[in-house]
Amino acid sequence: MESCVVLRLTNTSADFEARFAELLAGKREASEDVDQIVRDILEDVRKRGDQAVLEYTAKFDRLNAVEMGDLKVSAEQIEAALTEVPAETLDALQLAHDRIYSHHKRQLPADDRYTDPIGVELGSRWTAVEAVGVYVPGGLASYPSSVLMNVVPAKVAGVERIVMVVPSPDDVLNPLVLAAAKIAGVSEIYRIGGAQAVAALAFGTQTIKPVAKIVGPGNAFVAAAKRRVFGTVGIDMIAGPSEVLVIADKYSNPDWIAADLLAQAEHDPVAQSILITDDAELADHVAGAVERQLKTLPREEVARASWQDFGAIILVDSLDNAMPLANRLAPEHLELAVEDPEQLLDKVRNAGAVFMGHHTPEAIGDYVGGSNHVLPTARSARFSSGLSVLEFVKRTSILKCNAENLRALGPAAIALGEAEGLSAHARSVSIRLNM
Ligand SMILES: NC(=O)c1ccc[n+]([C@@H]2O[C@H](COP(=O)([O-])OP(=O)(O)OC[C@H]3O[C@@H](n4cnc5c(N)ncnc54)[C@H](O)[C@@H]3O)[C@@H](O)[C@H]2O)c1
Ligand SMILES: N[C@H](CO)Cc1c[nH]c[nH+]1
Ligand SMILES: [Zn+2]
Repeated sequence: MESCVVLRLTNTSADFEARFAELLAGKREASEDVDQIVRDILEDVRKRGDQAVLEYTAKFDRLNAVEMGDLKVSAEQIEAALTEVPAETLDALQLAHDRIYSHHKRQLPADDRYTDPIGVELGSRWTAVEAVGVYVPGGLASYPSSVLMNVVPAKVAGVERIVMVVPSPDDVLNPLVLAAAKIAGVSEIYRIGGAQAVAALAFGTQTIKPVAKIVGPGNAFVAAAKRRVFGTVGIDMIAGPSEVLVIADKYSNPDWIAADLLAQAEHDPVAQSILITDDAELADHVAGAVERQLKTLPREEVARASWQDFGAIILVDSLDNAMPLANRLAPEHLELAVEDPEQLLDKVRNAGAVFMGHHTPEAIGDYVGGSNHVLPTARSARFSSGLSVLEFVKRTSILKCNAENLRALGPAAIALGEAEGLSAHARSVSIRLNM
């Protein structure tokens, strides 16, 4: 067997449940330390505004700006960035944009209005969130694709003001991030990141007007900050450090599976990549392939740390036992690298996104598939979904009664108002019925 540093579990072994439970508990999410740091930053930005943002940006991104205006990206800077991007990369970005746009167009909900059997009119009206803050990560890597994934659905929904924040550590910002912002149609861009950026968007500062909702992925600090500002603003979900779970059968190519596992591992030292297979030989080959491929990656250190600390290979006696484990892990990405993925798909309950068969690597979904790559992590796929147009709209219900309807429904409303001890409620109906 080739060397393997990763955790290996066999679902038939006596200690499996205990070890799987450890895997579920993880330790990748915001620790108390992170949460405490974030709490202090949020409070500081809320009190001191721009000045606090400038100081944290100097501290964490090593970027010394004199004033917030220096961190606001100008139209000239965006135009200049466009000229720096090779034409073929711009074409790829445009292709990604167009595919994301057409897929998300299908998600727009329709207004509804109908008359029920007693003549009462009911309905729903959808309106866009007015101002949205989009967090684009930029600490360890830059994410032009995340600009599109966040902004395109907001545009489709009709959001008027889209404020993008993206850190530019050491004053470096990938021009492709600005090109993507231009293509997608962002209104304002600030080169700030982490909890201080989330705070600026949520509470507002002297320079940045607050938004109503903050969306987008980020590291543990960003995820913790979004959790904490929820209530002051809306948030989409907790889209933290990336995860993939690959379920592979004996027909899988171990080199392909290893590449897929490392595609998540290279995101973050606390990213997580897990393989579940019923084929011991495949498990060994994948472990070996991971070791070989790791050495070829420019981001070897990040990927190795992730694989070593949070990676796992789980050997199951039958693939039938893979899906219950997958549903408990509730991964951000689930690859079904098997001959008949449709048959497994029926059993998927908890997953941010599913990638079907041997020829749908998750990386296609990251960029050009058309579906959204901002997805719930840390088991939150048990109760939330990936980013979509629905995150940028809200539904208002509509009710319309005429006098006749009120006569029909009023007595029951009066009875319930009185039963709750709320006599003003009862009166507001009875007064119209001359009761
Ligand atoms: N789930 C998804 O949909 C999705 C999509 C893309 C990326 N991601 C994830 O986004 C993350 C990006 O992380 P990143 O770090 O590259 O960029 P980031 O922009 O999320 O974080 C960088 C910021 O973190 C803050 N920070 C760093 N160290 C800090 C410290 N010690 N104290 C306080 N603040 C600190 C800084 O303000 C810095 O600007 C990765 O985990 C990646 O896996 C997730
Ligand atoms: N896999 C990430 C979501 O977890 C998204 C991404 C952006 N660029 C590359 N990958
Ligand atoms: Zn990715």
